[in-house]
Amino acid sequence: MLTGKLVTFEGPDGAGKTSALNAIVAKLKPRLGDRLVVTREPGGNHISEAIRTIILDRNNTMMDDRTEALLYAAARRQHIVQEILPALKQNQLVLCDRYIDSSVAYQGAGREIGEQAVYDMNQFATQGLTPDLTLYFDVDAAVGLKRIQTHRQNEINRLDVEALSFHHKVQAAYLRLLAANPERIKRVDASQPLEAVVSEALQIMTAQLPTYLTTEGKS
Ligand SMILES: Nc1ncnc2c1ncn2[C@@H]1O[C@H](COP(=O)(O)OP(=O)(O)O)[C@@H](O)[C@H]1O
Ligand SMILES: Cc1cn([C@H]2C[C@H](O)[C@@H](COP(=O)(O)OP(=O)(O)O)O2)c(=O)[nH]c1=O
Repeated sequence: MLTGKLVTFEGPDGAGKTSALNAIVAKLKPRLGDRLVVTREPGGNHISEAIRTIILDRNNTMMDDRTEALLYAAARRQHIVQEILPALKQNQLVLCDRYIDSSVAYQGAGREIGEQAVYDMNQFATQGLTPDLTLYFDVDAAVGLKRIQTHRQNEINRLDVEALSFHHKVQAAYLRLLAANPERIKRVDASQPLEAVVSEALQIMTAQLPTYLTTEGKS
């Protein structure tokens, strides 16, 4: 039985997901201890990290769009099997930086493979494993990119260097996902200062996962 919970963090590049995730972990760790698992896509284990290196390498200019989508799904599959499912079986709270919505937005819309096609292909990879809650860090794509260019020059990857029009397509797809999945996906105003973003995200998590986040850790 999967008694744990899966919370995913989504949004355009530079929305502040990783910064918020780190701050949330610092706040929840003292309370949840080993029940808290933090991970990211694409990655989280040796095989998925190796796939991540191939996908994000700026020298891989030859990569076909469908190859890219399949590699993300392959990394996701391995990550689910090695990290996410074992944690959910042990009643842990899994916080994951990006998941299937990233593929629908970036490959489905950004690369124009088709959002439904990418979603369907990912159903094969995930066997339907859907997050209990998704936080959508909402910031204009241009603002996100500007944050990265200002602060993270050394980490700019193959997707960060795409034109602004690509990132606008990604953002539009995220907003469609948000509208279509109001129960699962909750919007966080990521244009605020980090502290306010973290506080809003924590409020949503506590409201959506009340028994999980308000009871003392028993496994
Ligand atoms: N709320 C915020 N306001 C301004 N800058 C931010 C905010 N959150 C994050 N940043 C900065 O923007 C950059 C990208 O943040 P990051 O957390 O790596 O975003 P993401 O993981 O969504 O790509 C970092 O340099 C970070 O310090
Ligand atoms: C998980 C996933 C990520 N991506 C992209 C989004 C990011 O540009 C990149 C991940 O790089 P990363 O450096 O982790 O970016 P971020 O800090 O913004 O999360 O991969 C996809 O295109 N499809 C996917 O399915």
